Amino acid sequence: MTGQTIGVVGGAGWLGRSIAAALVGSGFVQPQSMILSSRSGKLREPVEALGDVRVTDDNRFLVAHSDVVILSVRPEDLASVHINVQDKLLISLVAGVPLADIQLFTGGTRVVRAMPNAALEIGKSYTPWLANEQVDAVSRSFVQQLFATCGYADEVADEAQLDYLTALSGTGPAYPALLAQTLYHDALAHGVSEHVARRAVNGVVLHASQLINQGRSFEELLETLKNYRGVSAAGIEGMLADGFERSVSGGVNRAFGVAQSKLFDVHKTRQG
Ligand SMILES: NC(=O)C1=CN([C@@H]2O[C@H](COP(=O)(O)OP(=O)(O)OC[C@H]3O[C@@H](n4cnc5c(N)ncnc54)[C@H](OP(=O)(O)O)[C@@H]3O)[C@@H](O)[C@H]2O)C=CC1
Ligand SMILES: O=C(O)[C@@H]1CCC=N1
Repeated sequence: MTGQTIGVVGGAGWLGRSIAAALVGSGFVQPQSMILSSRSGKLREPVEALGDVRVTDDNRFLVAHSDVVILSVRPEDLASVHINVQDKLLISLVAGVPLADIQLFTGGTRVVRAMPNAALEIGKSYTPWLANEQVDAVSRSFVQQLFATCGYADEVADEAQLDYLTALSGTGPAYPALLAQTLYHDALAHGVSEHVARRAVNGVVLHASQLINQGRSFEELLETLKNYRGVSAAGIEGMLADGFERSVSGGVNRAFGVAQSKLFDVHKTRQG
């Protein structure tokens, strides 16, 4: 357990309350050492796992009473966050805002960018993260432990990789949900009932996918299935021939472009 007090600006949101629930629920931090903020000063709905954590509408109060500040508001809401964290450890989850801009905006010296995904809600987020030079080895180890408590995590080499991974893994359920929806529509077009189509798609996307890394990698599974030279092979080869790789890679690269495009202009906003 950490002896640090952790504050989450935007702690009522999807990621903020999920991080808080994972950290409190695992015992990484005591509820009384966790502070969340939202504009209303309330959680939108009660989160049982959070116990009696403090919730405030005052971000400056949160910063004053926290050793570590996690910034978890949408890029377009950053302008409404008025904080000056100075030498406290600041961890930004905000997509599309570089370390240097976060540093300038929050007055922080020790700044980390981390990119979890929505699987945080079930304690299974993959979280790549990156720290600036002022973050020492002890704090880096703390950040790794914090995000390992929310799933699993890796420190990455540079900001370009973090932006790329925002597009690849930060998007979390987006691509599996798209695959599920595409398969569902195809099943409906073949006359399968909605009930059966949904169960069949869930059987593939939620359950069969769990065989990946249960003793076999995705490459091995694909090879094994292709070696039947039957139905699966035809499906896989048909999708590839119709541009599956180009479509997936094109989509991820468009998302990467947005992640790199600076979703918030720090120079238009003054902090104090
Ligand atoms: N969701 C995801 O899968 C991922 C999100 N991210 C990034 O994480 C950040 C948070 O995303 P997410 O949790 O999904 O967004 P949400 O909209 O669910 O949560 C953001 C929260 O910020 C609060 N908020 C807004 N302005 C302020 C303010 N001035 N002070 C205090 N709280 C404020 C809002 O609370 P209220 O309205 O009650 O004030 C809201 O609950 C975003 O920057 C996003 O880019 C990164 C990776 C994955
Ligand atoms: O879509 C978004 O902008 C945020 C960042 C990654 C996931 N959700």
